[in-house]
Amino acid sequence: MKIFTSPQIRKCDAFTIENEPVTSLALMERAATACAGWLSRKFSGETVYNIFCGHGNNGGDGFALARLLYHKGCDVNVFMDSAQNLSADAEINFKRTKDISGIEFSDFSKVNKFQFEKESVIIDALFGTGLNNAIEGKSAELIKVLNELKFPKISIDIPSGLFADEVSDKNSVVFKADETLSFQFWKKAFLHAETGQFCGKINILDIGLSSEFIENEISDSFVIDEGLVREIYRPRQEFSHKGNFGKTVIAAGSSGKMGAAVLATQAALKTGSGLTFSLAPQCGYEILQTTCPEAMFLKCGQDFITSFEVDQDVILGIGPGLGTERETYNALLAFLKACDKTLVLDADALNVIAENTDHVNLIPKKSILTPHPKEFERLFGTTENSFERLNLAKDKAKQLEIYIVLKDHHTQIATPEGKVFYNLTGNSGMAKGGSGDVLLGILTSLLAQNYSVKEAALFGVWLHGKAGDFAAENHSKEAMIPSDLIAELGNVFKYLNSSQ
Ligand SMILES: NC(=O)C1=CN([C@@H]2O[C@H](COP(=O)(O)OP(=O)(O)OC[C@H]3O[C@@H](n4cnc5c(N)ncnc54)[C@H](OP(=O)(O)O)[C@@H]3O)[C@@H](O)[C@H]2O)[C@H](O)CC1
Ligand SMILES: [K+]
Repeated sequence: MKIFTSPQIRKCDAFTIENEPVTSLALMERAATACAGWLSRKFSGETVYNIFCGHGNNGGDGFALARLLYHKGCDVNVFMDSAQNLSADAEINFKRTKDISGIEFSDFSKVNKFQFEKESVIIDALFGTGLNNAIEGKSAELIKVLNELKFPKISIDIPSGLFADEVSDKNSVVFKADETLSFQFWKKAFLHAETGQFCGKINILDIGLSSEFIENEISDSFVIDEGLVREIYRPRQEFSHKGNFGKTVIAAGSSGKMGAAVLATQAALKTGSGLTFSLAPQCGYEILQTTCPEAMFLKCGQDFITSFEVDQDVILGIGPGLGTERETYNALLAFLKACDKTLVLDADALNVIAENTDHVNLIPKKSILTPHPKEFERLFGTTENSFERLNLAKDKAKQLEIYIVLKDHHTQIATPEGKVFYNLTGNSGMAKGGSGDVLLGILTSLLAQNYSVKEAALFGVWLHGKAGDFAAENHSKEAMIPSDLIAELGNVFKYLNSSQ
C-alpha cells in the first residue's frame, strides 16, 4: 500500500471530489461514519464520548462524529474553542450538531476542571493533517491536561501535534492516543519511533477515496501489507525435488558464539531451503551437527572462521557470531574483494565493513544488509533522528545498489531504486539477541529458493515479524525467545496456504 504525504492526501481529496461525484462534506460524513462504526464496535453502549473539536476539518469530523454517535444512542459531550472561526465544512457540521438538545457543548478554555463520567472516552479531533506549526496556547494547555487523564484516548486521523510526514520538535505538545483512527492511508508519522509513540494502535479506515488517483499517484514509500506478501509468496510445487529449492550457506559462529550459527541455520531450514550448509569453525561441529542434523557442515577454521570460500551455486548469508578475530576479518575482506554475487550481510560482517569507509564499496551489488540502528551508524554515519536515518539509508541503497534492511519497530527496507517499504508485522518481544540471526537465515533461504532480492527482502522481513507475532500470542512478548520465531515459521506458511 502506498504512503502519501499530507499534500498528496489533499490532492487525493480534491481529485475524488472532482471526479467521483462526491462533495467534501460527503467525504467528511464518510470519515465520521467510519469512526462512529469503529467506536461503537469497540466500546460498550454505556460509554460517554467526550469529543474535542478544533476549527479545521479535523474538528469538522469531530462535530459530525458527535451527531452520528448521538443518533446511535450514545452519550456525547463536545468541547471546542468558540473564539475560533470554523472551516466551511466544520461550520456546517457544527450547525447540524449544535441544536441537538441531548449533546452538551462547552468551551474548553472555560472549563476549570474536567469532570468526566466513569465510562468516558476522550476523542481528539483538534488538529489533523492541516497542522503547520507546533501547537501553542489554549490548545496546548488542553492537550497537556487530557494526556494526564486515565480514560481511553482516541485520535481522529492523527494525534494532534504530529505532522504526517516529519518528526516533531522534541518539546512540542502532542496528544497521546491509545488508538488512532486514520483515513485510507498509513502516514510516515505512524511508523517512526519518535512520532509513532504518540499514536497507539493504528486503524486505517477506508473512506472510498479515488482508486484512480491512488493507482496513478507516484510515491516512493509503501507499507508491506498482506496483499503484497501474497503476491510474492510462491507455494511449493508438488512435482519438485530438493534441487529446486536452492543451496543456502550460513557462514556464522566462533568459539562461544555458536548459538548464532544454530539460530540462522535452523531458520534457513524452516524457511524451505533445499540444501542447507553451516560454514563454521571446527569448534561448532558437534553443536551444529546435533542441533541442525538436516544441515551439512563446512569446516573453515578451528575456533573462528578463516575462509569464506564456497561453490558458485550457493547463496551465502554471513555474519552472526563471527567474532572479532583479525584473521576472520581479513578472510572476509579478501572474500568480498573477489565476490560479485548477492550476499546477505549482518552483525560482525557489517562491523568488518564499518572499519573503513572504503569497505562499503566492496559490498557486491544487490546484496542485502540488515543493520540495527547502531550498526547502521557505524557503517554510514550518525543522524539526528529516524526520519533522517532513513533518508541516509535511501541515499546509500541507491548509491551502492544494495538493499538496506533497517531493523526497527517497523523495519524499513531501502531499495536501489530509491523506494522504502515499511514492515507492519513484529513486536517488542523480538527485541532480543538472536532475532537478527533468525532474519539472516530466513533471507538467505528465500534467495536460495530463487525469490528476487527485492521479493526476498520484503517477504523475509514480513515472515520474521509474523512469526514473532505468533510467538507473542503463544508465549507472551516477555517470554518468547528467537527460537520460538523459528518454531512459528511453519504456522506462518500454513497461514499463507490456508487463507489463499
Ligand atoms: N481524505 C481525508 O483524509 C479526509 C480528511 N478529513 C479531515 O480533514 C483533516 C484536515 O483538515 P484541515 O482543515 O486541512 O486541517 P486541520 O483540521 O488539521 O486544521 C488545521 C487548522 O488549524 C490551523 N492551524 C494549523 N496549524 C496550527 C497551529 N499550530 N496552531 C493553530 N492553528 C493551526 C490551520 O489554519 P491555517 O490558516 O493556519 O492553515 C487549519 O485551519 C484531516 O486530518 C481529516 O481529519 C476530511 O474530513 C475527510 C477527508
Ligand atoms: K486529531
